[in-house]
Amino acid sequence: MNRIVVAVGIVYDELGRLLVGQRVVRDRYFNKWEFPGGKLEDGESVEQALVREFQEEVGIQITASEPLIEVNHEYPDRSVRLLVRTVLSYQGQVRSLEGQALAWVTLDELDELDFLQGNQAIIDALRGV
Ligand SMILES: Nc1nc2c([nH]c(=O)n2[C@H]2C[C@H](O)[C@@H](COP(=O)(O)OP(=O)(O)OP(=O)(O)O)O2)c(=O)[nH]1
Ligand SMILES: [Mg+2]
Repeated sequence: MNRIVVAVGIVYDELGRLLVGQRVVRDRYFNKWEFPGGKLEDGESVEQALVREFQEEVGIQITASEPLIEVNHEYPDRSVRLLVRTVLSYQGQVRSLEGQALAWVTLDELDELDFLQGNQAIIDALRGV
């Protein structure tokens, strides 16, 4: 099976909290929490996909990001490669554009959310585990 390549962004607010979103019912794995992002389209770089997905989902314009970690994860129905980037700067105001719940949470609060399985390695990396 082909691996689905996904750009994922970690955005912090001025209090050091992270932006998380809840997948909506039309999505696969609905109600699971995730970091905003989505699949690369044909010919797109990870940075281009990240900019497009953040514009579409949360309405901000990312102006700089850097690689954080790459995670390969096998779900029962698909294999994904998550290219996770830390967002260094952006313009605009975060808002929900796809009807999804959004929240700013601390690293400790991440444990209270039911995340996509593939995200444990990301959370470990954020904690410096
Ligand atoms: N955006 C995002 N996707 C993640 C994370 N963790 C994780 O395993 N994924 C997976 C779930 C999805 O299979 C894929 C993201 O794709 P997507 O949200 O654009 O679209 P999808 O595959 O749900 O949509 P579709 O095939 O039903 O059209 O990456 C994460 O933190 N953020
Ligand atoms: Mg998405």
